[in-house]
Amino acid sequence: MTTQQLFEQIKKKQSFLCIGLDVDMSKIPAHLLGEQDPIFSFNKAIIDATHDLAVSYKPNIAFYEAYGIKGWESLKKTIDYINTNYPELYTIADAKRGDIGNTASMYAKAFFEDMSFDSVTVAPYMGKDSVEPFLAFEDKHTILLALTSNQGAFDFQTQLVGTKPMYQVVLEKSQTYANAENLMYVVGATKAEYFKEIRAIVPNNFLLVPGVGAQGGNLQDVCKYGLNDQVGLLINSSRGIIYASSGSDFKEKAREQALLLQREMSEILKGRL
Ligand SMILES: O=C(O)c1cc(=O)[nH]c(=O)n1[C@@H]1O[C@H](COP(=O)(O)O)[C@@H](O)[C@H]1O
Repeated sequence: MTTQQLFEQIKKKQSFLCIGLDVDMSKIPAHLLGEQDPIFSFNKAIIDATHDLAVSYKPNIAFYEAYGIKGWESLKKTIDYINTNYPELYTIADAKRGDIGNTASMYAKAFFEDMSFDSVTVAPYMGKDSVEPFLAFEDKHTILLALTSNQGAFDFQTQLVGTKPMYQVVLEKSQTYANAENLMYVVGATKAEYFKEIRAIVPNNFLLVPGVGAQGGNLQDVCKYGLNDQVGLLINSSRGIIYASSGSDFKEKAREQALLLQREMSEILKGRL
């Protein structure tokens, strides 16, 4: 999917919500456990209940890998379900990959070709030749970790490299990579005070912003400096939406939580688009 197509969907739905499909078998409603593929059944129910409120879905690959081959099958069924039934939705493989060039090419092939995701999250630590194989794919995005939502972000990402913090070096340097227009960046909602300087470095790229809801980040604070002409933000919430209830009303409660965020987003977008 192109950035323009994503923007069109955001305008249409008045939403820049990304729902994280981080499926933990110990948290899904008990009545689903008897199904042949509980993870897929859960995802299908959540997607059907929320697809008009969200523009994007982000399965975190760890939650599927943890269940071995069955987990990968559930993931493939989920992405195929979205692509077949809701092709306008933007999909993110949250895999946080990163390796030498020939290996990176294989990761890119796995998520872009075999799995048909629109984008994949990538760690920048190994540099240019570990990122460019992902960027080579047309109409696909590479979402580079810049300033993450967790406490450990302060271990390396905010440390000075020369005169600048490492996350700024990541933003600046990656803009020189081939096909840099295919880049998005992860910036945690818990780091709202950094958005102004980040937007000054990358005014045009989309930012994937996890950390609202369960991690305590705030939508209004992120939007103050995070928005750009194309909105430029995908705000992710996983646990806050998908585990709103563990009862038989789980999809209705997930929709309620998604609706709260979508309404807040539509208010924020008023007069901007
Ligand atoms: O790349 C990510 O999506 C990510 C980056 C980051 O800095 N922080 C972060 O929480 N995430 C992911 O975003 C999701 C957040 O989930 P909740 O805290 O449940 O909303 C998880 O899948 C995390 O792995």
